Amino acid sequence: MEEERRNSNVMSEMKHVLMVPYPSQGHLNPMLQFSKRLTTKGVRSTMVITKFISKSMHLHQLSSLPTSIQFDTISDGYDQGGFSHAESISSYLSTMKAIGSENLKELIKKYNESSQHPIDCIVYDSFLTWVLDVTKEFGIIGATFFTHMCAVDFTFYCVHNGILKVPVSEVPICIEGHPLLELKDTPSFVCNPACYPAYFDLVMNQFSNVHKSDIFLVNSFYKLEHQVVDSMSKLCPMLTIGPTVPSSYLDNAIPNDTENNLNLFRLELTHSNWLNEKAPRSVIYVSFGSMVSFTSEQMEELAFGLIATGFNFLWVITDLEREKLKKEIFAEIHKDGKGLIVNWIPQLGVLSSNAIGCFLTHSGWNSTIEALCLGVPMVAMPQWTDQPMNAKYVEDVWKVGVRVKVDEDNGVVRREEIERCIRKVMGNDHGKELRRNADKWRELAVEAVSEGGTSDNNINEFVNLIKMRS
Ligand SMILES: O=c1ccn([C@@H]2O[C@H](COP(=O)(O)OP(=O)(O)O[C@H]3O[C@H](CO)[C@@H](O)[C@H](O)[C@H]3O)[C@@H](O)[C@H]2O)c(=O)[nH]1
Repeated sequence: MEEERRNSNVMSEMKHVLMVPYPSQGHLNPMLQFSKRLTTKGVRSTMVITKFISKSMHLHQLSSLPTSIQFDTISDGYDQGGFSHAESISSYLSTMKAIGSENLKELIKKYNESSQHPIDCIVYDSFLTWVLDVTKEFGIIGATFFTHMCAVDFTFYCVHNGILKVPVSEVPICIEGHPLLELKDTPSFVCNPACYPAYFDLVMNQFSNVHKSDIFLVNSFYKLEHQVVDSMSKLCPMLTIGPTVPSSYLDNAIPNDTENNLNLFRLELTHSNWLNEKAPRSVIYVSFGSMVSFTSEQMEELAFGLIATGFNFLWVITDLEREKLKKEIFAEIHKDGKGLIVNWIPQLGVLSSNAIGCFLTHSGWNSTIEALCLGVPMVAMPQWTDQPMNAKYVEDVWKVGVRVKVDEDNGVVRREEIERCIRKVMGNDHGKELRRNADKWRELAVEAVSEGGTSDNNINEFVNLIKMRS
């Protein structure tokens, strides 16, 4: 009885942070992982997700989530279909801003009026600038959470502030803290702003009200990109708090924390036996995240490129994308048991298997940092947004992978090129060096989040600020 009372006092004394992620897979995962990290510092978190996300998500290993993490919902105006029911990304974002702001205010009032868990701080995804405006209306501490790596954030920051003019007229591009960049190394919105005007506005808008923010958190770790973190910090002081990867693969600070728990796709767990039977470093893991959509031609080139390597491969193709592969190609993939196609799998578990020798990826930031943390070398096949810059760092800065070359005539990556890059990574010449480097980054990632590491110290600084100012 006495112990129960003490525990409930401790819970009510805990600082309470609302986490407001952008509603997509690649943004939900790191924020939930960051919430888990905060629990180790005695902070309670509520993840504020949209009603549609809440209805459509598939939860995985939810019992492993610390009890001090809760979920609550707000409407984005599209409760039945989310973003896919909106006319355009611009109309989705403006509706979300209008309806989300009102709903968020109600939510804050609900918590503040209950004596138990008033809100001490709001961490919001940098894409959702309206959350910061609401936060400040209530006089609450606001922390901006940058989901991309710092190099990408700084590039957008430079464009937003006129330090880098777009369209870029001169190459190589020279930005403090970065290596020299060709156009193909910049985020797609920088290299071709006219191509995705709504997304260009979204990433530029991130900085429109940052002067109101109390703290800037970035989903990366210091040694991974210290030059660019230092450069950006002269203008906007960044606290690296990553990698936001389940702690079982890093410092084991959170019991049973092995996976990202929220999945927006149907999980398929049929791969375990197949993978367990495979020899060490004999499997290529292939996934292009949650947003990439290829042409049928590109899918076919991928399939035949993978088959030609002769290696085993585990390929994530969501139900929606599957119809792009002809039946005969499916049959060819499964013919000798070397290929397996799945809808969506717990990616961390797969990357940590010693059967995996290489990750063929679109170079989304989460996939990239997860591979770095698990010491898996990559073949980078970037498509858009931050991915080209992530791929540049993978190949030329961290030296943990090889980037495919795109056929100049039609933008397709040919099967021979896919095969060439995979052989390079899986092989013993260049491959050995890539694996050595991958192991080095893995160790540095563990060091960053372990007690006294740069990210651990930065998280302490963040928590101390909440304690002092709330
Ligand atoms: O079968 C799968 C495939 C993926 N994942 C997870 O899904 C996430 C995918 O994230 P990411 O690699 O960043 O790709 P996207 O979902 O495509 O993310 C979008 O959002 C990111 C953050 O803005 C950007 O870096 C990407 O370029 C953009 O495509 C990762 O955590 C993976 O572990 C699974 O759990 N199972």
